[in-house]
Amino acid sequence: MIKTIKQILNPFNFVKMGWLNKIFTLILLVYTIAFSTYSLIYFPPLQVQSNLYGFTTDFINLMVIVFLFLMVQCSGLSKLAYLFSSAGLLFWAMGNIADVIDELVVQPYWVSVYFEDLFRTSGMLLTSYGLFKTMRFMQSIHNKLFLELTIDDLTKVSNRRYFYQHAKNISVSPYTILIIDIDHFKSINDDFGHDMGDKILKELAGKFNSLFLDQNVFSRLGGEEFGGYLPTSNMAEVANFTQQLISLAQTIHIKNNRFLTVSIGVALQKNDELLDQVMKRADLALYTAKKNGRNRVEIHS
Ligand SMILES: Nc1nc2c(ncn2[C@@H]2O[C@H](COP(=O)(O)OP(=O)(O)OP(=O)(O)O)[C@@H](O)[C@H]2O)c(=O)[nH]1
Repeated sequence: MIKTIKQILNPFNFVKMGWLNKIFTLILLVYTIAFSTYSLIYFPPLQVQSNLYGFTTDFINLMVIVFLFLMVQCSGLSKLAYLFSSAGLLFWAMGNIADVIDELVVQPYWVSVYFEDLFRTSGMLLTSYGLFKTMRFMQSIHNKLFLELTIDDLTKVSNRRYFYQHAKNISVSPYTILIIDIDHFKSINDDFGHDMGDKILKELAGKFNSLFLDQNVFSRLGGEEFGGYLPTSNMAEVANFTQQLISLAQTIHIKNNRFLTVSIGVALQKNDELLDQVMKRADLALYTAKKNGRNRVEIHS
C-alpha cells in the first residue's frame, strides 16, 4: 500500500506515463484548478459558518476517487477496462469536486444539483463497467497463468506440479500411483535425432492421456517419465489398465520397423502413507521392471 502511494505521488512517474494516461490526468488537473478558481471567484461565499464536518467528509470522498483514478493510471489494465475505469473515475471526481466546493460557496442550482449529480452518476456507471471489465481481465490472466503453471510445454498434458497438487488435494484413499518410463529413449534420440524424440513424447502423451478419464490423472513428470494417479485400490482393475497402456505404447511406430515400449512401476497407497512414499515405492517397482527386461509392469508389494 505504502509502495503504491509512493509510486502514485512520484512526479517522475507522470513523465513516464503513456499519452492517454497523460491526457486523462491533465484533464482532471486542469478541470480541478479551473472549476475551483472560477467557483471561488464568481460564486458568493456561504454566509453561514462553514460546515467543517461536511467539507471534511466530501474532501475525503474526493481524495479516495482521485487516488483510485491515479492507481488506474499506473496499472497495466486491458484497453477497455482502462478506458471505462479512467473515464468513470474522472467524471466521478468532477462531480465530487463540485460537492466539496459547495461547502464553501453558494452554487447555482444547475451546478449543485444537475451538474454534480450528472457527473457523479455517469461516473459511477462507467466505473462499474470498468470494474467488471477489470475483473474479467484478471480472471483471464489467472486462467492463462494457471495453464502455464500446470501444463507441460512440449506434450500439452499436465505437468509435475499439477500431478502433485492434484494427488495431494484429492481425498480418495487408498489410491494407486503409476510411474511410466519410455524404454531406451536415449537411443531413440541418438539414432533418429532429438526432434524424433520430441515427436514420440508428444504422441505417447496424447494417446495415454486419452485413457485417463474422470479423476484419473496423467502428467509428464519430466524427461521421458510420466505419472499416473488412479483413485482406486482394485488391483485387478489397475493390472488391466496398465496392460492397456503397455499395448498402446507398442502401437507407436518409431522408424525402420521399430516400435515403442514402456515400463511401468505401480504402488498402492498403504494405510495413511504420504504421497512421496508411494511415489518412491512406484519408482522402485519401475526400477525392477527395467531390470527384468523392460516392456512390462511391476507392482510394489
Ligand atoms: N527428445 C527429447 N529427449 C529428452 C527430453 N527430456 C529428456 N530427454 C532424453 O531422454 C533420455 C533419457 O535417457 P535415460 O535416462 O538414459 O533413459 P533411457 O535411454 O530411456 O533408458 P531406460 O530408461 O533405462 O530404458 C536422455 O537422453 C535425455 O536427453 C525431451 O524433452 N525431449
